[in-house]
Amino acid sequence: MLLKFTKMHGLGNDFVVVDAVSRKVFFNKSQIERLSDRNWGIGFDQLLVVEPPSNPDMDFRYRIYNSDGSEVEHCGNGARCFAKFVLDRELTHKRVINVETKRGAIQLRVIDNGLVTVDMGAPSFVPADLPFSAELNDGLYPLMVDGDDYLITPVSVGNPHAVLKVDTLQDEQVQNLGAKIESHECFPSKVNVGFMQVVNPAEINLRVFERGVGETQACGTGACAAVVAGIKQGWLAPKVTAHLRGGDLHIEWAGEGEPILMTGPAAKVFEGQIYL
Ligand SMILES: N[C@@H](CCC[C@H](N)C(=O)O)C(=O)O
Repeated sequence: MLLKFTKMHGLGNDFVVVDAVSRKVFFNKSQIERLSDRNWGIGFDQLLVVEPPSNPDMDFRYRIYNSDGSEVEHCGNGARCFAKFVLDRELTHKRVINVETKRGAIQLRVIDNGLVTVDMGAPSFVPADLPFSAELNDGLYPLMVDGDDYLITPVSVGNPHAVLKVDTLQDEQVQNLGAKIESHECFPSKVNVGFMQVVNPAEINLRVFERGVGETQACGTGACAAVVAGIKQGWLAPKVTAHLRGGDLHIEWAGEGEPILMTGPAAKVFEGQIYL
């Protein structure tokens, strides 16, 4: 089958986006792994599949697959690219789009300057929601890796994140410690790992080792998780700019029970077709 796709990115976190509204398309794990390969396939961090909604109150459903073929609940940068995709292809003319995801319903608002604001829903700090094997407490959790204890904040923003506050951001730590925490036995569904350097209460530098992918140029849900973790710990203000390797995201959170709002860009790179 000849598959038509659009290559997109949100701050360098890159996607292949497929229209499964106009024509049904299904992928298996090995097809996704092959397509995501940067030498043997197209290359992407996540595959986004745009489908008709199953609920009449929603405009679309979209499914998200990591490059290792695993299906995930949520993707912040992907949500913004999804909004640009459905508008560019005239699958909708709405500027406020309601979308079903594995995480539940999310709302996307396309603003005049081309940026997209995503209502990401409310975060949870309850370990069982990630899941993370630990007793609930109100603060930081110790996690032992290779005999050393690291303090993490576990956060679910629909998908699971472990946030570590660090003094400096180092390649070796992001890649090696990131990979060990991603597959740590205390996270039975694995976890995305954020390394956050607080610059001041309104700014962070962030690198994310993503579950099922490795380090990416940017992670939208990772930025949301880091900011809400920082607000909960009292390090950050309610509006924060997250500086990622690929650029900046603006995150707002008014506190417990409130939704996180994430604003940032979405870009199309090219269109193509490939045999599945
Ligand atoms: N890049 C994404 C997150 C994609 C999913 C993640 N790797 C997971 O496994 O949960 C983003 O921008 O949020």
